[in-house]
Amino acid sequence: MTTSATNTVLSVDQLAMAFRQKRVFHDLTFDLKQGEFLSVLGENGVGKTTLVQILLGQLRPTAGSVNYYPSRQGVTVGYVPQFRNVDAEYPLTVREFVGLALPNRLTPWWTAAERKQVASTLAMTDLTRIARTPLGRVSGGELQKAYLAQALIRQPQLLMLDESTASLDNNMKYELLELVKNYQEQTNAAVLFVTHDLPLTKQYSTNFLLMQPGQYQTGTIAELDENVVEAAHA
Ligand SMILES: Nc1ncnc2c1ncn2[C@@H]1O[C@H](COP(=O)(O)OP(=O)(O)OP(=O)(O)O)[C@@H](O)[C@H]1O
Repeated sequence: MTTSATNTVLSVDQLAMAFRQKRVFHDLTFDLKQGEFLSVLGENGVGKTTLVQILLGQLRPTAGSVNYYPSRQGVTVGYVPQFRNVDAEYPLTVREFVGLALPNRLTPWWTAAERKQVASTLAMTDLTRIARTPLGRVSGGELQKAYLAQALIRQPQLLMLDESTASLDNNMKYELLELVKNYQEQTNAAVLFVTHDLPLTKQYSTNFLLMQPGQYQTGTIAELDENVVEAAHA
């Protein structure tokens, strides 16, 4: 596929994936542009995480292509994983954890510019107050904000969140997505959000990709048929 639009960040063309004989999806085609917020919906096991892994280059698709514009190296990608617990004895503070995504990784080697970058990212994600708290001692919502901060510190043009809000309480989900929205408004980044949460999708997305066994639908959020999504998630 040729993509002439200059603001396209990512285009996926006739993508297919199978594990041995098990076909997960096929013929998947969509674009993601700057400033778009794409929610990826679909029932358990339909292939959402597999898609994210392919986009991140962690898995090789069976067929089709993934193109970044202007190039894979030219697009900084931030990734926020599914919620996972961190051991209470985890050795790093919130601030140190967030800085792991910097080129110099560890505190003693941070440059003055990197220190500033850490401070401003902590401020942007509302973590300054607990910057020096060990990561193993923070709440679930704060932990997920720390993962978001780690993804944002390199100022990605594309931010991917894989069910990152799934185990948060309702207030915390909205708080996290408000931070994403603020970042997006400041930078015009593209966002790809894997979720089962229809109210969140409707509030924050511009576009959707609904994956169903053997088929998929895409469109603007106004075109999303809630009944179809609810049936797919039932
Ligand atoms: N490494 C693998 N080897 C074999 N099968 C796999 C592998 N990874 C995923 N699968 C299978 O591929 C299918 C898609 O899995 P995937 O995790 O992408 O679904 P999902 O839509 O993200 O599901 P959920 O909403 O439950 O997270 C599932 O049937 C899964 O068992």
